[in-house]
Amino acid sequence: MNVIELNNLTKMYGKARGITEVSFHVEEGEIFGFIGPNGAGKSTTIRLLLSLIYPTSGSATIFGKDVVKHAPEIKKEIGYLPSEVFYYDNMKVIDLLKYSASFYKKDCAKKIKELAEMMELDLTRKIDDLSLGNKKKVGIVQGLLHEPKLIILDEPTSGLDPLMQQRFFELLENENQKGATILFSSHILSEVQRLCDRVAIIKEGKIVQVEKIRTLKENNYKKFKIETVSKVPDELFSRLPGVNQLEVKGKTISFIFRGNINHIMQKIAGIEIANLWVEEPDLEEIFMHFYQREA
Ligand SMILES: Nc1ncnc2c1ncn2[C@@H]1O[C@H](COP(=O)(O)OP(=O)(O)OP(=O)(O)O)[C@@H](O)[C@H]1O
Repeated sequence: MNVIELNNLTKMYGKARGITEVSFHVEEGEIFGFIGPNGAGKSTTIRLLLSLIYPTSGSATIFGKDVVKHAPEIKKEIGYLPSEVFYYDNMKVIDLLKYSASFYKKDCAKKIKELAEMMELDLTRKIDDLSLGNKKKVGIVQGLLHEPKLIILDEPTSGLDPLMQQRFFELLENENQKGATILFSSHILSEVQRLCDRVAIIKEGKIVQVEKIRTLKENNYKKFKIETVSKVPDELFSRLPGVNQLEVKGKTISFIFRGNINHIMQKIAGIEIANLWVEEPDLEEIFMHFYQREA
């Protein structure tokens, strides 16, 4: 079953582009990454899904229900962590969380305690006295305390130190194993790579690609670094189809390749090499390829 489905979802802010004809789906039990640079349209897409803003055209469903028509009932099953959190600073953390929990028809006390312990959040402190990272933790507990079936995270790790990021990912993996579906928006590729099953790449309001992380990483691309004994002409590899991000520095040639690897090997066989590395590129390098190709 698809937990989220977007069909040609478009949002214009007056004449300015928000997102254009965005379509993708998220299956039940997936951790789905949503990546793109600042201004690409991630927050706009998420706000549309939560019915905080309304589409100009197109539609979206969550749990098979139209997000505009059924917003109140859908929202009960969603945990949302916005990119920036704002609070009434005078409250104690526990009071804010109890207040948040009061919107749901279940006892969330045990879950609040469990999440706070995992994230090392002191529930007795005043929000006013918390660091940015600790305020973020409050947002995390607030978003997850009702054990939602769908968790939507908009750039969730900003402000968390690396140890807490790690803890947070473990927490998300836990919730995912218990059955929660997760939509994770980020511009940090390494975290998407670490956590997600599939990813949609958005650029200037349009989806560039939807792909399995594994496919992106392993199947299609190879990263070559070749050290030659004597300098070879720059054109040797630049004319080969599938060669991207070619860099020639003296006798060192590096590039990302997509295609039949034998074509590269035949070229290499014709020159004298001192050393050769063939590696899996990381997502950042693959991502660069998409952006350059589409530019
Ligand atoms: N309220 C608004 N009024 C006008 N334009 C807006 C508004 N909100 C967003 N936009 C524009 O819509 C586009 C998409 O922005 P959006 O915030 O969705 O991107 P994003 O990928 O979430 O980036 P960021 O990480 O910077 O928030 C941008 O060009 C942005 O300037």
